[in-house]
Amino acid sequence: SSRLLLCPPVQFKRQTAPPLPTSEGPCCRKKVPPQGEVFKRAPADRGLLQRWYSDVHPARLSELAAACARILYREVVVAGVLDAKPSGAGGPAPEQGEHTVSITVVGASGDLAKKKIFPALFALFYEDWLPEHFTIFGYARSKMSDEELRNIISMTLTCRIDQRANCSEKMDKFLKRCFYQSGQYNSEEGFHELDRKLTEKEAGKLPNRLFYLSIPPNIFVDVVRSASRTASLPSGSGWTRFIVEKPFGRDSESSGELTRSLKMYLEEEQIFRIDHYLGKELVENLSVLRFSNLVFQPLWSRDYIRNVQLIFSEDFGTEGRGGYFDNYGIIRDIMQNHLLQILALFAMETPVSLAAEDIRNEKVKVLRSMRKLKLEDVVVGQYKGHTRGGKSFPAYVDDPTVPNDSVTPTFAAAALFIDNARWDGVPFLMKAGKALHTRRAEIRVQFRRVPGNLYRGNVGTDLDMATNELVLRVQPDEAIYLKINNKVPGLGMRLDSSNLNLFYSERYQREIPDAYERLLLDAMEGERRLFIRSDELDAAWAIFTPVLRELEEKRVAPELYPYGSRGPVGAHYLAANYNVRWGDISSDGSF
Ligand SMILES: NC(=O)C1=CN([C@@H]2O[C@H](COP(=O)(O)OP(=O)(O)OC[C@H]3O[C@@H](n4cnc5c(N)ncnc54)[C@H](OP(=O)(O)O)[C@@H]3O)[C@@H](O)[C@H]2O)C=CC1
Ligand SMILES: O=C1O[C@H](COP(=O)(O)O)[C@@H](O)[C@H](O)[C@H]1O
Repeated sequence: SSRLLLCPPVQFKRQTAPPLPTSEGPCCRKKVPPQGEVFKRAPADRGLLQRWYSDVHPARLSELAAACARILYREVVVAGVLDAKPSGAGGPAPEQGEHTVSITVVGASGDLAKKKIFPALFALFYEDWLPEHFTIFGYARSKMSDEELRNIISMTLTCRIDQRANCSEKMDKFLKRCFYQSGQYNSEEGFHELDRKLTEKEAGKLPNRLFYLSIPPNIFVDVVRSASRTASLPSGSGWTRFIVEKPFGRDSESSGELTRSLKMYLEEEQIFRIDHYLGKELVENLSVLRFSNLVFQPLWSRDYIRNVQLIFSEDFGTEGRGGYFDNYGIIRDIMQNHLLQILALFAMETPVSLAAEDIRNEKVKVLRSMRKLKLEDVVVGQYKGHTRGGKSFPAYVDDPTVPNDSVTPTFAAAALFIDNARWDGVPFLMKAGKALHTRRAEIRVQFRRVPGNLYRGNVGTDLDMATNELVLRVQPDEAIYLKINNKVPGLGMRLDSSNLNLFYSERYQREIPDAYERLLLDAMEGERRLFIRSDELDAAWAIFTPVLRELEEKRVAPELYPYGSRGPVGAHYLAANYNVRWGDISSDGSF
């Protein structure tokens, strides 16, 4: 019997891979599905694609899947297939009809929604990544009409490249799909009304629902309770998923409590804990660099790597977010999540495959092998007011929502260690700060010295300066470069340190999508690889909770640093304790 399967998850009986589809849309029609096979792109399909084409990078699979999907959703196909299989993420697949996805941005009046989520959704729409049938709803307490929401959204939408064709036309089409529902977060009334409107828009289609919780963490559970009771799809229908923004708690206990509360209403498979750094291009590329380049594989351990540095800096303060920030501080805001996630990807063992669970299993192992951070391995700082060139920059505590005597760190540096065979004794240094002199995020890998270096007489007295360094610049101006020693051309024998460069803007003539685009698409596809599993979260909090508690109990005074400076000098002493020099500082002390 033939069936058209349109909703995930779908169980496939095929055991062997069909020919690799190409990314040009029409080829999908030719090659996928092969004759007599069932092939329907759906979230589950990507896992299948990954198994079949294990040598193809997931990002490309995603492209292939989406390219095929646009055709397949409408036209596919099938013979002799398969049983739809219920799951926590949605229930059994409906058997016929066109599917639709409804995306509700809860907290639509807020900063993140306006700055990142709506623009990412528009970019996906512009590039034809969204399914043909979709609806976007904003939900918040503020009273607003659909038109008012559209006005707000339209102010932040851009066609990322100025001259892109049909931008305003596309924008109009996109905005027509955006609607607004006002309501409380802890009452079911508003969500009831939302459900009614969603159902109206979904009429005649196979529905799927994605809720993006772009709200302060203290109301996550209220929203999940109300929405899951009144606006979730019934089992047997399509999927209902929730993207949850950070912070996921503020320590091990509160995070555990949050997880338990969410799981009262949702299955783990419905929860997509977002860490947008995992959606950044260079972070995605970290695994490619590691696992598909033989040159790096033998070097990736304590035998050759002297230290690893994970650096985040912003050239602006907590402006406008002081109220939130003061309850969290930079360690929770950046280190425990963004930098630690990068560290886990950097240090994990080779996963069995590129499937989400295989990758997340390896990340958990490495996190669980890490030592709990100690107070003596942490330096904290806070920015103070500063005047430069006649312009005044405020202190952190000048924010009216921050107490005058706040000791919340806006800067921290830390030395972390992984007690396993690969990384024993290698310092992983993290540094994160707000209101510094530059905006930057990078991973720096400093290699050991060349034993018995024949050219030691030519590289100067500072042998550390002569070691190789691999830098992955996550932002801005994405780049990968490797510092090598090179002979300066000429008749003499002078060496200098030069870079082998891969600057993305020079190498690739295409714009890099925003992290939120990739992550929203993945959530719609049911791809969990870039989302945080609850055991990863537990392991991450276990590393930081004791020191966070100690910092707070002792009210450790942060070292003050001027707004726009390079941060506290204490960070250099911390690094020096482990014979490390921060790589973002050149030999003359400047960045
Ligand atoms: N902004 C950013 O750059 C980033 C934010 N995040 C996370 O994303 C989430 C949303 O962030 P952001 O948009 O900045 O948050 P906002 O403070 O802007 O809040 C979003 C919306 O939630 C409602 N809200 C705010 N405070 C309360 C409250 N105390 N009780 C009930 N409702 C409230 C408001 O809508 P209304 O009053 O209309 O109901 C507001 O528009 C947070 O979890 C944040 O930590 C993560 C990374 C970056
Ligand atoms: O999660 C957060 O990230 C932003 C920095 O994100 P980026 O993509 O602009 O680098 C940071 O400003 C914010 O404090 C933090 O909550």
